[in-house]
Amino acid sequence: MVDQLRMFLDRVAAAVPPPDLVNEITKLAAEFNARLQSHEVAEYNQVAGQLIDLPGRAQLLTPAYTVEELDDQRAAGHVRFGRHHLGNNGAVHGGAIPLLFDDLLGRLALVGGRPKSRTAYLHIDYRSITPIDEDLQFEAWFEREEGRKRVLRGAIRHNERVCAEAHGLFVALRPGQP
Ligand SMILES: CCCCCCCCCCCCCCCC(=O)SCCNC(=O)CCNC(=O)[C@H](O)C(C)(C)COP(=O)(O)OP(=O)(O)OC[C@H]1O[C@@H](n2cnc3c(N)ncnc32)[C@H](O)[C@@H]1OP(=O)(O)O
Repeated sequence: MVDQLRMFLDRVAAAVPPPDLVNEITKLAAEFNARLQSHEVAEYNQVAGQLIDLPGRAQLLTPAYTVEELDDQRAAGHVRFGRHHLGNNGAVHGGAIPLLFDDLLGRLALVGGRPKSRTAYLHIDYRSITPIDEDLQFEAWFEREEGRKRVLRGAIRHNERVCAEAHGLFVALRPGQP
C-alpha cells in the first residue's frame, strides 16, 4: 500500500490529467479516506513508521530509503527521490533532504540499545544538485558521543559526486522527557 501511495504522490506531481479523470480520482480518494478513517488508532499503535524493514519505515513523509549496511557506528544504503520531492529543474527540494538525514541519523542514534534521543540541531550543506529519479548512495556515522550528546554526520552521493552533507546533534531523553 505504501509503495502504491508513494507512486501515487509522484504521479500526482507529474501529471496534468483531464478534468473527468481529476473528478474520478477525487471521488476514489475520498472513498479511501473514509474507509481508512474508521480504522484509525492511537499513535503508539500505528504501523506507519514502525516497519523498520520497509523503505523509509513505511512512512510517507520520508523518502523511500533502504539501509543495506548497519552497525552501531555506521549506516549505509540507497535512496531514490521522485517527482513528489522535486524542487525544480530536476533537483530534489531543499526541504526533503533534511527529512532523509533526520530520519537516518536519528535512527542510527538509537542503534546498539541506546536510549531514545531527539534532534537538537541538524545542519545541512548542499554541495551540489541532488537529482530526482536516480539511485543515490547515503552514509551516516557517529562522530562522537559525550554523555547524552550524540554527534552524527551523513552524506548523500550520486556515484562519486557529493550532493549533500549533514551534521546533527541528538540528545538522549531523560526518563519521562517527551
Ligand atoms: C518495532 C519498533 C520499530 C521502531 C522503529 C523506530 C525507528 C525510529 C527512527 C526514528 C528516527 C526519527 C528521528 C527523528 C528525530 C526527531 O526529529 S525529534 C523531533 C525534532 N526535535 C525536537 O523536537 C527536539 C526539541 N528539543 C528538545 O526536546 C530539547 O531541546 C532537547 C533536544 C531534548 C534537549 O533538551 P534537554 O534534554 O533539556 O537538554 P539540555 O540538558 O538542555 O542539554 C543537554 C546537552 O545538549 C546540549 N544542547 C542541547 N540543545 C543544543 C543545541 N541546539 N545546540 C547545541 N547544544 C545543545 C546542551 O548544551 C547540553 O550540553 P552539555 O551542557 O551537557 O555539554
